[in-house]
Amino acid sequence: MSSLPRAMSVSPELTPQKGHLLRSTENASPDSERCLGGTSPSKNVSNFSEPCVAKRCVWGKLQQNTDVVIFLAIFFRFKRISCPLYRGVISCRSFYLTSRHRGHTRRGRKRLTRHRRDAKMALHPQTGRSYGHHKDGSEPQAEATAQDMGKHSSLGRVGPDVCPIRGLGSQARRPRRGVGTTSPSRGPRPGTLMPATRSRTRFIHCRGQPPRTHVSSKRPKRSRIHRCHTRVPGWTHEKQMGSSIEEGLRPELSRLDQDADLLEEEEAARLPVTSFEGLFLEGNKQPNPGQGPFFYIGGTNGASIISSYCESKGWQRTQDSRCEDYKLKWCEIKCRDNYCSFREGQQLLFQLPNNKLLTTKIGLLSALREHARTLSKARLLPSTQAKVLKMEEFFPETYRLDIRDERQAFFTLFDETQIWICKPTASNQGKGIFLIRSHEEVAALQAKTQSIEDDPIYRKMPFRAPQARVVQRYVQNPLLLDGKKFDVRSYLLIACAVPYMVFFGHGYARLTLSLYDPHSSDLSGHLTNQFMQKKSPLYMLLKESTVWSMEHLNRYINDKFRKTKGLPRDWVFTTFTKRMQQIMAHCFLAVKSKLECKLGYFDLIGCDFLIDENFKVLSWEDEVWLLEMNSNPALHTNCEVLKEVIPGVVMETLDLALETCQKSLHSQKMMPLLSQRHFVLLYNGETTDLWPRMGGSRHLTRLPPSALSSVRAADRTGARKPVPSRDAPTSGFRKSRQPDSSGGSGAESEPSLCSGSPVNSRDTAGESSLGPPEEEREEEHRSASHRGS
Ligand SMILES: Nc1ncnc2c1ncn2[C@@H]1O[C@H](COP(=O)(O)OP(=O)(O)OP(=O)(O)O)[C@@H](O)[C@H]1O
Ligand SMILES: [Mg+2]
Ligand SMILES: [Mg+2]
Repeated sequence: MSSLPRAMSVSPELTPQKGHLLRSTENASPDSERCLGGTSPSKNVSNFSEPCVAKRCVWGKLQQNTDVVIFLAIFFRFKRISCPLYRGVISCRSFYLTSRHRGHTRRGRKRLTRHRRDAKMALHPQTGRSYGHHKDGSEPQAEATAQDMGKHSSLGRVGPDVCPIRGLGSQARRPRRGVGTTSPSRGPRPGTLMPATRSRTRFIHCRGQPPRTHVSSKRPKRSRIHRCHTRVPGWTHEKQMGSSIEEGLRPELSRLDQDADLLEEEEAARLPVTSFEGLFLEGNKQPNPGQGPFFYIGGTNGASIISSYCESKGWQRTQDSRCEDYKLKWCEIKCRDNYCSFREGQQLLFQLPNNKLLTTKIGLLSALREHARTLSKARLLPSTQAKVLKMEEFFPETYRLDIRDERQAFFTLFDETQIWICKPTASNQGKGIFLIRSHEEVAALQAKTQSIEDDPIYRKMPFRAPQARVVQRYVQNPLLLDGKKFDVRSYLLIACAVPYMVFFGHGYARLTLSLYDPHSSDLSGHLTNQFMQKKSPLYMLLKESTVWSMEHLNRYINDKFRKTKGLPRDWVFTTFTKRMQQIMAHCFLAVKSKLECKLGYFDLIGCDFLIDENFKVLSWEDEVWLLEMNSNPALHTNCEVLKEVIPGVVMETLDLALETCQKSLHSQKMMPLLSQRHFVLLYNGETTDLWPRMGGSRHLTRLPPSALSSVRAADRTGARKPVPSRDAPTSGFRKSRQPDSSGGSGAESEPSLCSGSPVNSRDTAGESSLGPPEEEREEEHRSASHRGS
């Protein structure tokens, strides 16, 4: 009680307008009268409520009845302002001032909320309770009667007025931009439960508008579920899909898939529960039915595995594709709304928004070409000695058909001793693919492309153009397994985008059903996709033979080729694996600075490799070809091997995404990763990059200078220090981490370009180096139904 008069002293900064609510509350008690310098209640009240007739009535009554005044005084003195009469006065006053001084009063209300919090802390310094919580049930107005208004910090808006991060409950707060510390007068008291990482400058990754879920003074209470009503034309909008559909309303789901789903659920149940998972829930709160945390799955690809995983964490599936209050969203099809409403650091969202830089044929080709040019420039520098992969060593010669010069170059160089494969840029499952072996076929292709280009409709509608294509040199002599062609599906996992944490994961080998004959016109012997094989009537009978595990492949190559080709033992898990890792790391570096990154984005990319029959052991060249990279890789489990492989891949993906996100959020060291089991770390941006990346994210370029300067403010005890800027490419090469006990990379040296500004250059063909053209983007949405069969 003794603290009350002090707590009720009035901030000299508060103008009558700004502080009207506080004053009106306080003026109702004798204590507040003293605090206001002996001004009589009637005078005070009449001063600010003259226009209010209701007020005059009230005070007229009060002055006539001293007992009532005394009663009210006692009543308010004990901070339970529930008198409707009194509230009526407050409302009149608020209404008047709000309508008259709208702009000022908003700020006043904000400030009021700050003061309320301060006052609460002043009254309960030991509690360490989170700001804004009213666990004792006291009403905000009651708190307002006991404020230490003299503690109005000169830092103005800095301090605990920032809102709790929803995903972490009230324990995590975001500091205001440009300020790395909180005001001592406003900061957490000693002994409070606020985590040390709360005000790290890491949150400057949050760009643009603050998340709508911030608990602000304007909206102290909000519904937990928000709907985004923004519908952006040109982008896919998620349809509601969910477990109910999947479990009962999708007759097209094969029986095999349903069986597989059962197994996936068993797998999910076996998942070890890691210690960091709770961090992603709101404090220690147990999930309540209907109250989340929520997850949303768009589409059916891997849905049962993802669903089981999330449910094992106590999360609840929502069928509302527009639900913004989710912890995890895993959608097959990218939708702009998802990225607009994404809350960085609070949510996990599957797929980087512009992963097409890697996962379309033209995107990958363009990225690799540009990277090759950058590397060749860097190679001219005397300081750069390390061996770097060359694009032509692992990527078959490829030409774009949508660019006249390239197309012409291909038509000119073609001769009938070669086979070429023509593929649409953004399609999958072998759709639209054909082989080119003769001059007639080339002439037909030439005529077709020419007619399209001459078509006036095509000219007028650039975004409706037929999908762009590439022609690629066909690997005519692939390594065969029992006479059948195969390719290897591996995974590139971008578990965390801020900082980058990139992993390699083994997948499986995909074989054709029929024997390989390079001269056959039957595409099913040339294309190893499961989708192609499923077309065969023999598939149901022989499907198990179309998918091999990597162990199976390794055993086979050990048995059949080790002696004849002089291969090292376990070539698959040594030389071949290392090569795949190198190639993936190279591709990732090619687009690293252009990927749109936010904390919480993660991606799993399927990478297809083909092994040349003439593989040489001592040389890297011409052994392993990267055919393509796929977004939203197939996660079906319709074969025994896939049942073994896929659930593990998905769950470790989610585990790593969760753990890395949490560690980034709390500025903890990434390594060791508790959830790392089979994935191998390829790239650790925590140790390699200057991050928050200055040149990488387009969002970051919009940050105000104050926010960027606050990066440097992170240099304090316990904070992870950004690596000093290296002005690549002149800074030379960075050795990638070698495989080590901590899961280091097997990637060879690559120049470190991470701190260099992204160059919006155009390649020799004249296309934008930042990705596929507009028509391709359009096409991507049309063909996105299912990826990487
Ligand atoms: N350059 C090539 N040489 C030999 N075979 C190739 C080549 N490119 C593709 N193939 C074969 O064609 C198949 C399909 O090619 P690709 O993966 O590029 O197309 P896709 O439609 O994206 O297929 P998916 O995404 O389903 O894997 C490959 O799995 C491979 O068997
Ligand atoms: Mg593909
Ligand atoms: Mg493929």
